[in-house]
Amino acid sequence: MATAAPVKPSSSDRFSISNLISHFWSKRRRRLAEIPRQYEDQRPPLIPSLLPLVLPEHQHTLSNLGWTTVTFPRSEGQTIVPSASAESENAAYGAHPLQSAYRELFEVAEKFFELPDAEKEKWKSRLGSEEGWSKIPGEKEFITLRTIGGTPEVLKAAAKRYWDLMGTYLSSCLSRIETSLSMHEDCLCKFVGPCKNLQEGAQDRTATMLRLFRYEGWDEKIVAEPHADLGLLSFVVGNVPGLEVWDGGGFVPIEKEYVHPAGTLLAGRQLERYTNFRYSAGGHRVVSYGKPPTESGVLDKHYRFSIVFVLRAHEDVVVDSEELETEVTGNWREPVRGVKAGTLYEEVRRMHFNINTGIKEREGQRRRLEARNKGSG
Ligand SMILES: O=C(O)CCC(=O)C(=O)O
Ligand SMILES: [Fe+2]
Repeated sequence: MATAAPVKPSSSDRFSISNLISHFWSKRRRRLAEIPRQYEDQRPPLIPSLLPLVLPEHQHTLSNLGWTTVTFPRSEGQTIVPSASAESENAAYGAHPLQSAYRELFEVAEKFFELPDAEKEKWKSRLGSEEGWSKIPGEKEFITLRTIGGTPEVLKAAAKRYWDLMGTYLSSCLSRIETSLSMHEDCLCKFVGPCKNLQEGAQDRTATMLRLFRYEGWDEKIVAEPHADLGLLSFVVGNVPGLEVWDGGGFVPIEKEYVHPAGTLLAGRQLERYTNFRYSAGGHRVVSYGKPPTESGVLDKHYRFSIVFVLRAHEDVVVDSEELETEVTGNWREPVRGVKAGTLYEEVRRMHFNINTGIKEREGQRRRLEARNKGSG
């Protein structure tokens, strides 16, 4: 089996978007973001450990830049042809289970978003953008799923299947990350707990979420501003290109490069923190590329659909930095003992603005964060 040699970060890799965002918005965050540079020459390289479904040449970017490509295997002789339904495409391609699960989810998501607003209103957000349906006119609509009970009927079966497969896939990624950091088994995986499966009712709601987006129109514009996700790992798949990732020098239109069925794995703020900044949170944004040229001049698709799964640490699991420290991670600058993952998460959440609230509210959040950071000296 081929192993990916640990790649020494290039000078551009070292300047992650985490540092960039911190620079503008928080002096406290800036201090934390300096940690990797301080350790750079002292900490040993990561231990080679392959992320599943990630090509050897894409392995190193998750730790260095906070994102990588997940490539779904295709058997010989397959050609991409438009097909009537996810079901027939899956049958024709012998798709990977995750791939067939996201295709089914795209299909039902399209049906859900086609419903009249009055129908979708029934699922209107009750927890800000954290659960239910939201609409930001002129930009996007999305529905955030956290439990089976909170999922519209049309989405239920596909969402459950996708969530459970994703839970298993991302847990195995976390297990490989543990190995790369010389951590004991389960040091990171223990944070998954019940988040691994889509739970039934509100009483079992976990911190993790599955979000389905429909971005509007063909105008050339940014439809989700630069940010890093707050959880452990996120997985994004789009039906047309739109996601861009930060490579230390600029945004890379990563989805434009996908010639095979692929998705993007992103490291979040929790992973950055729990690995003592050995894995950087991946900066990203979503762009609408404008009208594509068509021969007939008729535009058949006016939307970009995406599926975003955000695996967050289960709130009740206790964080002990000592348990997470190895010769590869080095010691945490500010040790944490006996603090619940949910409590640490709140700290992180308060420091960042939410890109999925309305445009006006987002501006307010940004101003409040800037004022607080100025005030804190
Ligand atoms: O829709 C996408 O491609 C990504 C959206 C995103 O980054 C987010 O919701 O955090
Ligand atoms: Fe994101």
